[in-house]
Amino acid sequence: MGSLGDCVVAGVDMTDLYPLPFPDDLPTVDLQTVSIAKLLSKDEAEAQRIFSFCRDPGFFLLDLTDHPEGVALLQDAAECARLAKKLFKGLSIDRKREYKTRQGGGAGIFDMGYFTRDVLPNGDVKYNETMNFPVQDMFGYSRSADFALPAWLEAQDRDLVMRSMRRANIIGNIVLLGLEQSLGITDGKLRAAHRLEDPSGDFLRLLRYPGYDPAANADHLRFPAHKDAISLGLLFTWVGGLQLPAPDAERLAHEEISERSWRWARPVPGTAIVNMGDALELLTNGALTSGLHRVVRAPASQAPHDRYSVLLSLRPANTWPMTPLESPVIPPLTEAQKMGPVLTCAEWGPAKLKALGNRFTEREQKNELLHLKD
Ligand SMILES: O=C(O)CCC(=O)C(=O)O
Ligand SMILES: [Fe+2]
Repeated sequence: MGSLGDCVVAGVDMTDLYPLPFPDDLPTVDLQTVSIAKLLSKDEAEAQRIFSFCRDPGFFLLDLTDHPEGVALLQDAAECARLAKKLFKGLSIDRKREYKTRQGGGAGIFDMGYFTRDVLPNGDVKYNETMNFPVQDMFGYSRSADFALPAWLEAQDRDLVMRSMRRANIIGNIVLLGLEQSLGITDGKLRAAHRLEDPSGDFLRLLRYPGYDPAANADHLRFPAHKDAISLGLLFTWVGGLQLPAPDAERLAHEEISERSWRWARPVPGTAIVNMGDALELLTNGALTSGLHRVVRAPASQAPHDRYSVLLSLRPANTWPMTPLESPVIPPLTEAQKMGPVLTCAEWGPAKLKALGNRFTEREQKNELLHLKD
């Protein structure tokens, strides 16, 4: 995308989702691209590549254009971004808040409802707004009493969300197949932990980051550095803002790197950004690494534009024991590790999320501000 123009990839028109090209002169991470078709054909070299990217940096680009299911997901993800725009921009905050969040229900994590932290006096949100849809309740695999979709979600939009979830699970399982191959997992356990129909905390998340108005808000950080409490995420995004650590990033502390170590992730049409989450790091006892990331305001000329993203997650089933799988590549538990109790995924998730919530609060209390120069 050197210049503004039509963006049609594998027959999917995404021209409306790219308001301006990503600037050419910014330091970016060089994410590698993996082919779905090669993973499906059990190409050994591709399985080894994905293994190495999931070890370090815990991110890669998945080319969705070389398989019909991939193209279909690309199309649906673009439609989800348009749905996000319709809902976030078309409804008042009060109406959006009718779609209630929950923590206790379902998988005990933030998987349902509309959420924003701060609303500006002009009625727009300060940093970002999110909307989550839970897989298990929408498909009826496990429906808790607190599940309710908002009245404003039209039937065709609910169908789009469910179709996208089903497709993301298919594509995610192709990634897991490649990981099983490279990890030497021969009993299919990694995929068995991520069946669509087993109740889990899987969700589809829509996000909006309002265009940046320097006069209204001097803090450029939109979503602080974190790792996701999921197995893997398929992230779709069309405008810059996502940042990942440089390969030689200076590590300061747990989930903290120096400011100069952050690099932009350039949106690449036709791909999903795949990120490893904490669950796969745990199930592989560190053989795979959860990817650190954050979101800042869109760069330079893109800054005034709203940024949308669509995140589809795979998580282990609620009852899955969160202990390493059998594999010649996965290190056995140390004696110290064996001391702790083995939690099910539904028990493990809330603790992870609480830690992230504390980090947000801590930042607010310290009144930390991030100001980026272009
Ligand atoms: O919007 C993005 O690009 C990333 C969002 C994210 O990291 C998350 O929802 O966990
Ligand atoms: Fe994230």
